[in-house]
Amino acid sequence: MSVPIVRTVAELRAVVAGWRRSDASVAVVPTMGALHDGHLSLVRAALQKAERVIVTLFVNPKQFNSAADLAAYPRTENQDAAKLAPLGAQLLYVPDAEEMYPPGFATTVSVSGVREGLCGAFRPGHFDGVATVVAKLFLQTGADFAFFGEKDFQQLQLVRRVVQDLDIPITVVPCPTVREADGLALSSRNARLSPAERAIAPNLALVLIETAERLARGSPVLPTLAEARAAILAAGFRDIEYLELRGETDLQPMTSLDRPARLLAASWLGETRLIDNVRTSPIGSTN
Ligand SMILES: Nc1ncnc2c1ncn2[C@@H]1O[C@H](COP(=O)(O)OP(=O)(O)OP(=O)(O)O)[C@@H](O)[C@H]1O
Ligand SMILES: CC(C)(CO)[C@@H](O)C(=O)[O-]
Ligand code: BAL
Repeated sequence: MSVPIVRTVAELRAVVAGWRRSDASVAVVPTMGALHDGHLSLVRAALQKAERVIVTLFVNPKQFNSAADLAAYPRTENQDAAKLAPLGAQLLYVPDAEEMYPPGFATTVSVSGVREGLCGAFRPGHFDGVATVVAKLFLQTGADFAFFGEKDFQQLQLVRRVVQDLDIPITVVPCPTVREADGLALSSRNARLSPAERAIAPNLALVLIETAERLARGSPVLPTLAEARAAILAAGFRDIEYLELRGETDLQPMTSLDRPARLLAASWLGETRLIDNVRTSPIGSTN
């Protein structure tokens, strides 16, 4: 059993048009490949929701703000197709850069507000690249549902904004972060960690989880965040780009935990940048 692969917009549209003739619902799971169980959880959720699932695999050059990061990004199409086959996804869409951005391509989808701060402050241009390619993938597939992981929480909120602002008829479905047994959020960039770094890596999640619990019990926000930063650095991370409490739905900065929030962090471990986030609610909050 293998998953059919298409590489052009025309082929993709022809397959989807065939599905639509029998009124099948369609979901899309956008990825950059190097699939792991986090991606596969999105595909499983999509298969629960829609009759046809398209997984897209495109290492989007427009969202990389470092040539070295783009060059180092794993490209494992054959292994990815083999991982998808047993799940039952109906189509793998693998455009190349020319198909996605033909000569003369000149349009950028740029989302103000939500792209600022957090990862946006440290990856200039990144979220314009994400917004542009995601809008294209939604329009190319014409899917009814799109599945995104909460691991990339700012990206999820950005995608919601694009869909709302451009009236794209697609429902964005968030999926919880899948973690290793020791807490580390699955990410294709984890493969870059040395064994010693891999042993340190779960501390990012563990500190976030513990800090979220302390905040929920009423610990004051700013001193508690300062202690969390110290704990992450003491564990062996070399630099913290950000560690912030933000509103769960609006991503606005928060200095007291008076409504549901997210605690989000990005930190460098050697040459690898890890991100993670956890939900944080005031004790007794039902939201
Ligand atoms: N651990 C995870 N749990 C749930 N979803 C995830 C996880 N990791 C990635 N995803 C989701 O999979 C989709 C594709 O992500 P992507 O291909 O960038 O994978 P990644 O492992 O996050 O890679 P990267 O190294 O670029 O962070 C996104 O919606 C992302 O949020
Ligand atoms: C959504 C996405 C596939 C767009 O390139 C990418 O940002 C990712 O893998 O999260
Ligand atoms: N997971 C988001 C894609 C990126 O890091 O570029």
